[in-house]
This record gives sequence, C-alpha cells and structure tokens, in this order.
Amino acid sequence: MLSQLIKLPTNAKVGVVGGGVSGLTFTYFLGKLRPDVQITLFNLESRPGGWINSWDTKDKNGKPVMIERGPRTFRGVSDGTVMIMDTMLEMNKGDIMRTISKDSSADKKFIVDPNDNLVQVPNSFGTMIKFFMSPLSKGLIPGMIMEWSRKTVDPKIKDESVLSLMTRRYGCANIGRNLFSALYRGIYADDVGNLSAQKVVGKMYYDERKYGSITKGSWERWRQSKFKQDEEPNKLTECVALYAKVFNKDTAKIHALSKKLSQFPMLGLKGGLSQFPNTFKEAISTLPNFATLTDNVVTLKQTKDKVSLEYENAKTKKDSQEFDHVRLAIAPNMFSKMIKKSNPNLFKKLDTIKTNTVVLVNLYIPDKDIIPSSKNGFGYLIPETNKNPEKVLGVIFDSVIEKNFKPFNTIENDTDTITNTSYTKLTAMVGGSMFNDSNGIQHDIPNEQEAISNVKSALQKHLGASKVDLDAGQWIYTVAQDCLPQFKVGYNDLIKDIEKDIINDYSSRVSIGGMGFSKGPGLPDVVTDALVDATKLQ
Ligand SMILES: Cc1cc2nc3c(=O)[nH]c(=O)nc-3n(C[C@H](O)[C@H](O)[C@H](O)COP(=O)(O)OP(=O)(O)OC[C@H]3O[C@@H](n4cnc5c(N)ncnc54)[C@H](O)[C@@H]3O)c2cc1C
Ligand SMILES: C=Cc1c2[nH]c(c1C)Cc1[nH]c(c(CCC(=O)O)c1C)Cc1[nH]c(c(C)c1CCC(=O)O)Cc1[nH]c(c(C)c1C=C)C2
Repeated sequence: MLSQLIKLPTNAKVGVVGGGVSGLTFTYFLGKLRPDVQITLFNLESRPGGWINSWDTKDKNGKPVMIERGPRTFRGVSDGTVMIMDTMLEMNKGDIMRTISKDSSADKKFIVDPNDNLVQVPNSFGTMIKFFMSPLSKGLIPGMIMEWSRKTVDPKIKDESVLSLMTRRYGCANIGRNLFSALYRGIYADDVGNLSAQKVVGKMYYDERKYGSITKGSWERWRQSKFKQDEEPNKLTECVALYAKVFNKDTAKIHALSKKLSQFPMLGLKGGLSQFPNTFKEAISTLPNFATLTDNVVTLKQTKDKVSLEYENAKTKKDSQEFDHVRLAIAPNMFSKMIKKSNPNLFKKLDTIKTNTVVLVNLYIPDKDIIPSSKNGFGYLIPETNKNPEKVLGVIFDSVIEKNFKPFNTIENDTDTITNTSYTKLTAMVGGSMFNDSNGIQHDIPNEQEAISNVKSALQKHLGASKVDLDAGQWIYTVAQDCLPQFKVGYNDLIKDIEKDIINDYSSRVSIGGMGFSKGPGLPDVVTDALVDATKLQ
C-alpha cells in the first residue's frame, strides 16, 4: 500500500503482476471502478490463486477427495473478509460459503507442552484452570498480575523482537516462548525471537509506549470501543465504508453482513479455498478491458513517463508493453528478482527481506478417524519449549473443520452435512524458521520421505496414532518455497524506506501489494490493501 498514487488518465493502461488473491482482487476492484482502463494481468503460473491450492484428487478407493496444499480458512473479523464475502454473494456464490462458530469444536486450539501433551488454549473457565496447571503457563499468572507495574520501554528503542517485549512486560521469557511462540509459529512460521514486535504485536507495542503497559492499553482501547459502539452502533469501519461508497452498496446491508461475519472466528469455502480465486478470475474475465498473460516471467523497466514490463515464457519470444501504472502483487523476494538489473539500489534493500519455507504434509485416511475426540479442534501448535526434533510447526485438523463447517446461508435442503465422519484429513506444517541457520539463511529442507516419516513420528507422539493406521493413509508432500517473508525487527521502517524509493524511482507509477506489504499476512489483509490502492487510482 503506497501513500501517494496518482489518478489514472482516461483509457489508461495498467499492468498487474501476480495472479494470487492480491492481484486478482486488485484487478477486479480497479476494473469495476474504471471500466475504461485496460488491465493486463501477468502470472508466473496458469493456475490462479498463488499459495491457495485446493487439489482435487482421488483416494485409494478411487473416490474424489480435495486436499488443501495451502490456506484453507480465513478469519471472520476483518474488513477484507466483508469485501470477499460481499463479492462472493454478488457472484451468487453464497451457497459455498462455510462458517466455524465460536462454540464449534473446530475452533478449539491446542498447544503441545514440553512433555508432548496437547493442552487446550483456554476458551472457558475449565480450560483456563487446566492451562494454568500445565507447564505452558509457567510465570503467566504473576506475569499478568504485575504487568501494569513493570518498567516501560526505553523510548530510544524503535523496534525489538516479540520475545524481548513479552519478557519485559511479563517479567520472564516463558510466556513468550510458550503461548506466543506457538501462536506466531502458526501464522508466520517464525520464532518470537526473530519477529518484529512493531509489525506483529503492534497493539501491544503501541500500548506500552502510549499508556505505559499492555494492561492499561487494553483497558483504554476496550473503553473507547465500548463508547464508540454505544455512540454509533451502525458505524462501518473506514475501509468498509470506502468499499460501500465506491461500489454504491446499501450500507445497512453491508453493516448487517459485517455484523454476521464477526460472529465467526473463521470461514471457508465448500470445495476448497481455491473457489475464492477461481470466482474472482471468472469475474475479471468479464471486465470490458481485461487481458491476461500467464506462464510469464516478468521484469520491470522505467521509461521516461511510463513504466514497462518485459516478459517471456518458454514458448514466446521476449516482448514488452508500456503502462501508465504497474501493480506488483507479489512477495518482496519475487519483486527483488524483477529489478535486480534495472534498479540495483532498490534490489539491495528488497534483498535484505529473507523468507521462510514451509513443507506441508497432508494425510488422508478414508475409513478411520485417528484424531482423539478429546482433541477435536482446529489443530495444534508446537512452541519453542518443546524439543520437537521433527521440526513440526503445527498440525491442522482439516477433517474436524470440514465436519463442523456450517453453511453461511441457511439452505433448505442442506445436502451439505457430512455423513461419513469416520475419515481423517490433516495437514502438518513443517519447518519455517526451523529450517534456517542463526542468520535466517535457509538450510536443510527435508525430502518427501524424511518429511512424511517425521510427521508420522510426531502424530504418534502427540495423538497416540498407530503406525499401522498412519502407514495405511494417503500422504501428500508440498514444499511452499519462500512462502512467508521474515518479518524481522525493523521491518516497518525498511518497508517505509522501500516505498519512498518506489515513489521516487517510478514517479508513483508503481504500487505494491501482497502479504509482504499489507497490514497483515492473511488473505483479508491483502484484499483490503487491494481495495484501498485501487480507489486511490480511480
Ligand atoms: C502455508 C501457508 C498457510 C496459510 N494459511 C493462511 C490461512 O489459514 N488464512 C489466511 O488468511 N492466510 C493464510 N496464508 C496467507 C495467504 O496465503 C496469503 O495472504 C495470500 O495467499 C497472499 O496472496 P498474494 O496474492 O499476496 O500472494 P501469492 O499467493 O504469493 O500470489 C502471488 C502470485 O504472483 C505470481 N508471481 C510472483 N512473481 C511473479 C513474476 N515476476 N511475474 C509473474 N507472476 C509472478 C506467483 O506465481 C503467484 O501466483 C497462508 C500462507 C501460507 C504460505
Ligand atoms: C503451523 C503453521 C501454520 C498454520 N497456518 C499458518 C502457518 C505458518 C499460516 C497462517 N495461518 C493463518 C494465517 C493468517 C493470519 C491472519 O492474520 O489472519 C497465516 C498466514 C490463519 C490462522 N492460523 C491460526 C489461526 C488461529 C488463524 C486465524 C484464523 C484463520 O485465519 O483461519 C493458528 C494456527 N495455524 C496453524 C495451526 C495448526 C493453528 C492453530 C492450531 C497452521
């Protein structure tokens, strides 16, 4: 998201690089706002969706089964989620929208303690007592009680790691290395000792600076939000209000949708999350001035008062086009490759953003549920305090999620309810920063055989699964190479510096999107970012 973008001239030409949800939604929003603008979407792959990859295959009995080889859900409370769901409804896709409610067993999360026991993250009084009695809560009670009174940060410190902030606030490293280590491995695939507090726990970072403590800050924010809620109960957030305005939406309907979505911790789509990019791809193909070029490697060049994209693929010779504006909806590491020769200074800055690789190992057992009923939940995460020789970040219980999915729209003849419940579908996510050396440089990615063997060992330890059952399952191995940027200490300032260079070097004719540059790494974050920037160009 760039601060200053210039309004596009009539019949402008825009190039969008990246066919993930960031590029797709940006293209859709801009194409709807400015039907006169000619948009060309470039993508390395012919498949839309980027990291979203719902894979339709067959099980050992020849029955069709969908395996998620990337994201599978997204959070219900977010501006981006309102825009995604409103657009899906507009395209008559309401019937594939699925929800997980707060009281659903699929909303339970577990953390593995140092003795390989799964402990539920508290969501009730009973689970809170159990959590406080586990080794995972060492130091938590005194840490929280005295947090408000602890010395605040030295104002000279611009940014620090999540672990450093947590240790200062809670008086010991245990809380950071247990609870927060698990949570942030489950989002960033990285360790709290590496992650930027300003970027990752922004609210806590600013609360300590503004109010002197996290407790005081949370209280103040709760009080102010309560006051705002009472004063203006039907107020839309700034981004959703912008979305409603530019697309002439019925604000009462958008508010009702936003309110309904906020009941659900997470949402999904029947048939897999790929339905989301596929729907947007379908929608943009109907735009009056749209073209797409796939299987192309793209590089960026600055010409006098335009920007040009050079592209080539195995079949076609090198070609190029000039544009009034280029949108880069790609990760920082892909952006740096695009300008290595044409802009060495910017390349050097982008190239300091290293990445984490996650290996996904899916297991499907068509005729047995090996997830103990007491552990039915979204899945579990493994914090730094567990030895974890298998380097598993966490395991998502896809079959529990699927069995607890409820239609978003009430459907009369609900044919959706899953009849066969005795199956297992789960996804282990392996590696992330655990594949890196102390400088954050990637090393040993396990091959398919090693990764599957490690996950089998972890599932036997954590779920008590039998080797016979595991060996009988169908295993799928996916390497999500460089899939998540490393959001290291100082990340926000680095991005601000990079954005300044982009504005100067390309005279505001280039904008950037995607999870490395948006507010957060989630699907809703990149969609919000796409909407805001598309409206700046209209
Ligand atoms: C393992 C994993 C699990 C996740 N789970 C969740 C989750 O549960 N919930 C959630 O909200 N988010 C989740 N996310 C984050 C989510 O996947 C991202 O927010 C989202 O996919 C980012 O979309 P994007 O379009 O920004 O980038 P991408 O999906 O990376 O898409 C970028 C596209 O650009 C293409 N491209 C790159 N360089 C070029 C080039 N030079 N020329 C042409 N094309 C190019 C790529 O091929 C790709 O198709 C997860 C991410 C990962 C990696
Ligand atoms: C174990 C590794 C990972 C798991 N998911 C991811 C990793 C690296 C990646 C990821 N997961 C989520 C996001 C978006 C975050 C956001 O800001 O919306 C990303 C980048 C979603 C997510 N992950 C967890 C929760 C509770 C959420 C939010 C709900 C949602 O958006 O669906 C925690 C969590 N992640 C994993 C597990 C097993 C787990 C909890 C048990 C897998």
